[in-house]
Amino acid sequence: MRASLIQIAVDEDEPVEARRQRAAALVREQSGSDLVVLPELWTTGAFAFERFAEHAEPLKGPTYETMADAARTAGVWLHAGSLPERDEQGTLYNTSLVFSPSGDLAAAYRKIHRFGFDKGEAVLMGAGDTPVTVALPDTTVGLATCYDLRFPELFRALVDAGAETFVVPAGWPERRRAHWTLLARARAVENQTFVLACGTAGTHAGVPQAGHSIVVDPWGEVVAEAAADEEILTVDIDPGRVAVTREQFPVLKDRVPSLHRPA
Ligand SMILES: O=C(O)CCC(=O)C(=O)O
Repeated sequence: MRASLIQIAVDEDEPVEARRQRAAALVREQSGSDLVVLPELWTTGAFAFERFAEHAEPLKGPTYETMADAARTAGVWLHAGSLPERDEQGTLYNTSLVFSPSGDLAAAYRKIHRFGFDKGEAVLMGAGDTPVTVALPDTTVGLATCYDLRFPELFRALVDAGAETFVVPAGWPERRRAHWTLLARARAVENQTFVLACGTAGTHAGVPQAGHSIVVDPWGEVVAEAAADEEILTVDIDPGRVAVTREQFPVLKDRVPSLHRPA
């Protein structure tokens, strides 16, 4: 399975619509890939909080339409990263979209763990409440977004729902890059899954982005890692490695779920 992670630069001097069209062109160029991934909140920038409301869209807004068309044209599964979604009640969500190669929506996931503590996304957006998996032809993908990476219980829930590969779009800041790499590897090794984590490049709202998109295998080894600038990271992975790893080193069978519930 060939996957391409589009580590697009998100800078404020590029208008949102220009970046939307540029992202679509980059997706169309990946027609030889099976799965293409964009990062978190790449239309606005994950730290450009004041832009969320201005550029929020209904689920089936301009980003949805543009990305559905790009997936269809390229003939790829497309995790189109996330966008600021506004629902019919006016609540904003950090929502990821996954399209099939025919351009149909295969899954939507509203980020569960909002970042910012008492400001930013944590106060401006609503929280999702549903872990989401989506079955691709070669692997079942579990969806998580950026800060979610710090919450292993979400990833266990996704494993229990059948996930063999985690796709994690992010807008991770450079100053915590060491955490990004460590957490991506931890989620892979503890769950014996692939992790495809796609960050952004550039600087927005004064926050330099880490880039360093990363692909980790079920043994926790780094298959490929991008540098800091805009880059497309393309890897060939064998999803069959998940079953083999779980068979040969069956730690997931030794879980004691009864101890994980409150007494
Ligand atoms: O957890 C972190 O250090 C970064 C999280 C983040 O930037 C986000 O979720 O948008």
